Amino acid sequence: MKPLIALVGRPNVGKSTLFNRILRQKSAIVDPTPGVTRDRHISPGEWQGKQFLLMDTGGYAPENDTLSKAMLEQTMRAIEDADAVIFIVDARSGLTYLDLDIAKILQKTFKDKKIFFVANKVDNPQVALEAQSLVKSGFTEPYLISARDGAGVADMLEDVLNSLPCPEGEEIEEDDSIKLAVLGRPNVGKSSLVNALLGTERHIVSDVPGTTRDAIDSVLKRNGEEYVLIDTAGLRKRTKIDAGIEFYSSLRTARAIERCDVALVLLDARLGLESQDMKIIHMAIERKKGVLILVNKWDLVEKDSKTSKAFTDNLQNQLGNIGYIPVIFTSALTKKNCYRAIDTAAEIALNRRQKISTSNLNRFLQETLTMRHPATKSGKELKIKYMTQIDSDHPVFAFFCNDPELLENNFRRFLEKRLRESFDFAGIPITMRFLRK
Ligand SMILES: Nc1nc2c(ncn2[C@@H]2O[C@H](COP(=O)(O)OP(=O)(O)OP(=O)(O)O)[C@@H](O)[C@H]2O)c(=O)[nH]1
Ligand SMILES: Nc1nc2c(ncn2[C@@H]2O[C@H](COP(=O)(O)OP(=O)(O)OP(=O)(O)O)[C@@H](O)[C@H]2O)c(=O)[nH]1
Repeated sequence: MKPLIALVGRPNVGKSTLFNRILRQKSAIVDPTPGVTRDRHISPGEWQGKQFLLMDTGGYAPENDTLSKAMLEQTMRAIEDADAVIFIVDARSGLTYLDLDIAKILQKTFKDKKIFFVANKVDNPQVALEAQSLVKSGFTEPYLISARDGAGVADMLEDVLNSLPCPEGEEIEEDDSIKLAVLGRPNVGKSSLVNALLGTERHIVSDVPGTTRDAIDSVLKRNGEEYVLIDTAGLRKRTKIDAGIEFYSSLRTARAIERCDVALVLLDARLGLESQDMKIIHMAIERKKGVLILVNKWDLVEKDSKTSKAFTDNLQNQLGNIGYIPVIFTSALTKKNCYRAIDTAAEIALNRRQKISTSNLNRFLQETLTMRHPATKSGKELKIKYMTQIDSDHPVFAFFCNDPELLENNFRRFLEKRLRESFDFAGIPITMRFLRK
């Protein structure tokens, strides 16, 4: 389980800049899928082999120089859920009332949290000198960093990570059972689905030891296979929050996605695909997880023989370039298709781990290149010489070519489409790298 580190501080101290600086490490390795919106709040990061989740809490403007309610709520929640907090102030402007408000919360309410006090924008020795006065805030001496230039960030981060139990390298879960995350908005039927599959006797395996209790795992045995259901339902700590709800559940969703092989994203059949659903789906795709859409409460929809086809077509339209996600119509109430959903998810999980031989891939490549030539760019033509699959828990393909700069998006999409036609990657994001050879 990756620990969660929250960046906390008033607006404009440089949280987002630090967020990006820390995660840049990683984005050099993972290539961004074009057209996919990034989830700003929580992202997985890696530093010297240690893995963690980083959360940015920015974006709320203060009212009258005090913390607005929404911001306070969000900051509190972030701190509550985090395993460590990086509390950032701006060394150039000195401490403000807002900083002191946050400091007070940290000292009073979260005495036992690991808190790292950081003065940002220390771009030169002069500011460093001035920053000494920040010690007055009652915290220990601040780490002096420049998020913009990177100075001091590595040392600070190293201390933070050393204080936390971080999984190293590829995250290895204890067992190799298939992990399915049950995701969706409140009330869509997540616990009903898990109950339908497990009966009333839920076998709760773990409470996710160590950190925040944000999901419950249970084991489903089926056809000799063990599935771990990561259930994100019904664990909201408080009922009367509105500003915080989406944020909080998105944190839980992010954590569950991190740990799963396949994300089961439940939609309410009466509502269709809404922006929050789309956000969950994109989070899973960005993390290169398998995705299966379950249109739940299908029993409540008046239908004829054409309804499900029309519904699927419409969904795939909305999904656009991720229209490769399979759709199953379920009712957690009548149990219709619930086991089929598991079987399809299992198939996705297996296909996600499939290894295609280099000879098969190159046969595929030759065939594909005879079907369509890459467009030429300023007189030069992209030449793809060969391809291979890179060892990973999800499909990553490397294409070796004369000049990766010549690759056009159209051709990239064509290659992906052909890969999907030739091999079984339903519900699975494909990563393609184009390397110079
Ligand atoms: N000189 C200097 N400027 C910095 C540094 N880090 C951030 N900034 C600048 O400070 C401003 C605010 O930075 P952000 O990263 O957006 O701050 P934030 O805390 O995320 O702000 P909110 O999103 O409003 O909460 C930007 O103009 C940054 O370029 C730094 O190390 N040195
Ligand atoms: N008709 C019908 N009702 C359903 C179905 N699935 C769930 N429900 C009902 O929808 C309501 C919410 O179901 P839950 O399983 O609690 O939803 P949840 O997603 O776990 O909700 P949270 O705990 O808020 O995240 C309950 O009243 C269920 O009985 C379904 O397939 N058909």
